[in-house]
Formats: sequence, structure tokens, C-alpha cells
Amino acid sequence: MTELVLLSNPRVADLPAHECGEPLVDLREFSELALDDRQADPAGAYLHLRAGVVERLLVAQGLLPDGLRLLVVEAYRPLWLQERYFAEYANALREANPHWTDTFIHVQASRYISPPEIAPHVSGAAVDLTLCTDSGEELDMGTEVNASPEESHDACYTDADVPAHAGENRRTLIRALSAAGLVNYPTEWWHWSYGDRYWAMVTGADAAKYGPQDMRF
Ligand SMILES: C[C@@H](N)C(=O)N[C@H](C)C(=O)O
Ligand SMILES: [Zn+2]
Repeated sequence: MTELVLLSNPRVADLPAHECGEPLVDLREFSELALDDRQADPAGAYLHLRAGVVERLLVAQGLLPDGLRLLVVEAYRPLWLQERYFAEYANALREANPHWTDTFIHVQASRYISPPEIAPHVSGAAVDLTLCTDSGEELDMGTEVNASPEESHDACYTDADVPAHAGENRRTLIRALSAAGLVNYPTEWWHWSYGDRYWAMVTGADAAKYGPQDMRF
């Protein structure tokens, strides 16, 4: 079994980010991609991603079997929102496990939400997505997008034992995105990134290409 490395692991968190200056682009410009509004913000910040990530997503879209599309749920996330998500989840873990130390809570929280200071969504380097048909029907992936480890009994883990058809759908997603150069966070089948610290750790790059962005509308 391969080792599961979390975002809080120093092998990821201690990597530097060398900002390359690439712009964030608006996914609404690309009709190839299907877009979902469950995480929408009024200005559409959640539909922005670095140009290099978009390029690879379009390659992945082209590699999917006919009739299937990538359905983007959330891309860019502002720092304040990442901080809120992290604090809320850490607090829930603390309440459920009052004997856990702060250090252990930080590690356990990072299974599901990135520590804000290294968060890949804040850099426009990560995207949460799934698959849908041309007519917009979502494929069964074994859990909902954003199901937590607790509510899904760890079925959110990419290699979890899920019903056969859901496993096949996950493999279709994995094949296309991996071939296009994105990397997956193994505790979340829907979370993919390029150019962030996790990508650097997986590919052996010296540094992330993208640092945090402060997008204002
Ligand atoms: C929970 C999910 N939406 C997510 O994005 N998690 C990752 C690890 C993150 O916060 O970057
Ligand atoms: Zn994500």
C-alpha cells in the first residue's frame, strides 16, 4: 500500500512556492467544461484557475470517453473562506474528540481541509470536480463531492472500496486527469491540482509554481 501523505506533512508544507505570475482565468470562457453552482459566490471567483491548470483540464476533458464532461464545483477560494472552513472543521473535530491535542487536530483536519497558509485553492492551483453526462446528469462516484471522512466513513478516499460502477467512474476521472498532468489528493477523489505544493511533492519538483492570490472583484 502506498503511503498517504497529508497536506500538513512537512514533506508538503515545508516546500517553498516560487510565484510564476501566471494569471487566473475565468472558466466561463471554456464551453468544453461543465460548471456547477453549489459553491458559487456572487462574483464568480470560485470559477477562476491558473492558466496552466486550465490548459491541463482541457486536455483531460479531451481524453474523456464521448458523452462525458468534467463538472467543476469549486476552483479559486479566497483566504478568508479557507480560514473559515479550516477553523469550522477543526472545531468539529475538537468537540467530537476532546482528548486530541491541537497538533493532532491540525493533522486530522488536513485530511479534509488544507491548512490555510499552504492552501492550493487559495493559489488558484486546485479544483474540485466530478463527471457528468452531456445532458448534465452527475455520475455516481460513491460519495457526494465534499463528503467528509466522518460522514462518508472514509469512502471519500480516492482508493476506497466503493460499489463497482462508482469505482469505474472514479477510474475514468483518474485516468483523464492524471494523463493531463494533474495530481489527486488521496483523501478526496474530487480534489485535483497542478503547480501547488502537493503537486511538487508528488512530481519531485523543488517548489510550487503558484503562491496565494488575493482576487478582488
Ligand atoms: C473539502 C474540499 N472542498 C477541499 O477543498 N479540501 C482541500 C484539501 C483543500 O482545502 O484544499
Ligand atoms: Zn479541493
